[in-house]
Amino acid sequence: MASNLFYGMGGNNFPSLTSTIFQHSASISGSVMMLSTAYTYVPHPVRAHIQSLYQHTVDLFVKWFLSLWFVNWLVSRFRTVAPDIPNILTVAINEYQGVVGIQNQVFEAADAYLNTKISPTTMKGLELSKLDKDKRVNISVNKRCQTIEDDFEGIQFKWRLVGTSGIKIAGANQYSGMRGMPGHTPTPHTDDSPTRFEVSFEEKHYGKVVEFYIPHILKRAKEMKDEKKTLNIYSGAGGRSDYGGGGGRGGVSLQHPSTFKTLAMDHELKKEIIDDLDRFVSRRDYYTRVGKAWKRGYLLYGPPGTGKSSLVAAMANYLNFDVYDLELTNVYSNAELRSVLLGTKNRSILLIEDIDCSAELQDRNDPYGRPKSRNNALTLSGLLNVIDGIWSCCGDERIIIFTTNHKDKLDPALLRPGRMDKHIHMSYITPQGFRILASNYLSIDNHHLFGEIEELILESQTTPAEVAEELMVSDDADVSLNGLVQFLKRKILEAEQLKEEEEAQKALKEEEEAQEPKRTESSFTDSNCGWMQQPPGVLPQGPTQYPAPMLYPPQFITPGPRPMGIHTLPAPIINYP
Ligand SMILES: Nc1ncnc2c1ncn2[C@@H]1O[C@H](COP(=O)(O)OP(=O)(O)OP(=O)(O)O)[C@@H](O)[C@H]1O
Repeated sequence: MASNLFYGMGGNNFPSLTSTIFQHSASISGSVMMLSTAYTYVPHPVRAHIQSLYQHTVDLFVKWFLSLWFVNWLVSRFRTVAPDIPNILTVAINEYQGVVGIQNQVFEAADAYLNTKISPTTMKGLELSKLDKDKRVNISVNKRCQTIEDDFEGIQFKWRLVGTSGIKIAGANQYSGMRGMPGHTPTPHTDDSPTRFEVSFEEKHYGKVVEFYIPHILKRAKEMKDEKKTLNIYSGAGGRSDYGGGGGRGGVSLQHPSTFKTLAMDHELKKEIIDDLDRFVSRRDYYTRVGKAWKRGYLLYGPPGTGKSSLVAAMANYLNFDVYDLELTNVYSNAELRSVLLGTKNRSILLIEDIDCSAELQDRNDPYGRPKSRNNALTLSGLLNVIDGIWSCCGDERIIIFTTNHKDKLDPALLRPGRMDKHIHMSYITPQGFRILASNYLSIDNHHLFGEIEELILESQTTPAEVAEELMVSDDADVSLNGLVQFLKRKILEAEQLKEEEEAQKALKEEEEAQEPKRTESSFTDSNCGWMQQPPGVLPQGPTQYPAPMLYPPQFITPGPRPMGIHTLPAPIINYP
């Protein structure tokens, strides 16, 4: 019927609407008349029953219709008064990014920031701890146990910490993913999802969250870190606890008191270093613009006790950077090195001491008996390439510092232009440096012995460490400074004696050489096996220079490095408590 009606509104081939309506109403009224006639034949009791059924149906329909209309009206009223029911968006912030597990700065910042948002009235999961260095018990809150609420410019946020798993670093046989450097023993987890914060907020604020809220968290976390007076030093490499240094997990707070103020160093050099650091940290845009990794390398060289480690601590204290003390003796492959470096944070100093011993890296025996392959062995150029590679993709505000007592022994790869941005010579003490130490240790800036001491300092080669030791002898300036005068005089005397002895020995040697006839035969014997015994007067420049090649086989006459073996490096000098 409906389709007929529709068609009736169409073209000439179809009956008109009026005639259709007329036909239908006629048939309906016919049917009604027939029904009313038939109804007169229905017995009265049945009619009463039909009437009550009819009445009941109408009542029910009216009630249902009214309630539907009322509910509809209520909802429409509610919609005009109340805002739309919000769409909640939940965003995950993983602790580590990507398969290789690069630390996510937003996670780290959120972790610090949320500590200030936990209300003491609602906090759950309190944890107590105390390390040796701590004077008091530390109270921290386990964020996994609670939902943390925050309000930023009227937007409400709910934060949760979820997941437990770490990230396996390929080839390194170590795990990262908890806090600190990678490499701690993995604990079995039941929940294998990555550790992350989940933050929920109204979807419509998404733009504001990305543009303002997250930068606000990063800024607050940085401010909090700058306010914190203790820095961390992470030591040990490969992050293995059995390698010592605390296994690299977490960090040891750095309380090395050295600052640029206490450092005995000439003012000009000190100022140059401070200016260099200031320029470096303020040049984020510059490094982005020129497409270079935001990093700076320093090579500190000079005799032992001239303050190389003290300068590193002063730099860390000045910048508020963490220090990672990388012990190369504990790293056996580039893969291990990569895993260690991936666990380091931005705004940090990577310290590699006594780099002159790096020539020994390649042939050290692995105490764990792991096979060495050509590609896997750690070399200095490998080390530098790994650092460059990792930092150029995912490192910001990184400083690398190499120290050495023997710059002349360094691998040329390290001295190539562009490798280390600044070479800093840490020299013997100068009169200026002495005055700084006198002020540090004795709190004096003048004394009648200063003149004499400064003259003696210029005559001798004395390290700041030696002077510092003398100044610590007594709090009485007269006693300490007199002791220093005696020490310096002794040192000058000893140096003169040594020089005289050396000159006498040299003269003796020259005399002996002049008297000794030129030898033409080999002095190669079984007892000096493996080392070249040069005939006097013959330069070790190649086999052809030797008259008896059979007696000087090439493998013995080529000057080469000392035989390799296990060489123990001295323990790190920084005395970080
Ligand atoms: N330039 C300096 N200014 C202030 N103190 C210094 C300086 N140099 C050395 N000292 C003192 O001597 C101690 C040892 O110095 P430091 O370890 O910094 O020397 P280093 O050059 O790193 O030695 P090494 O080459 O043996 O590692 C420091 O703890 C500090 O007390």
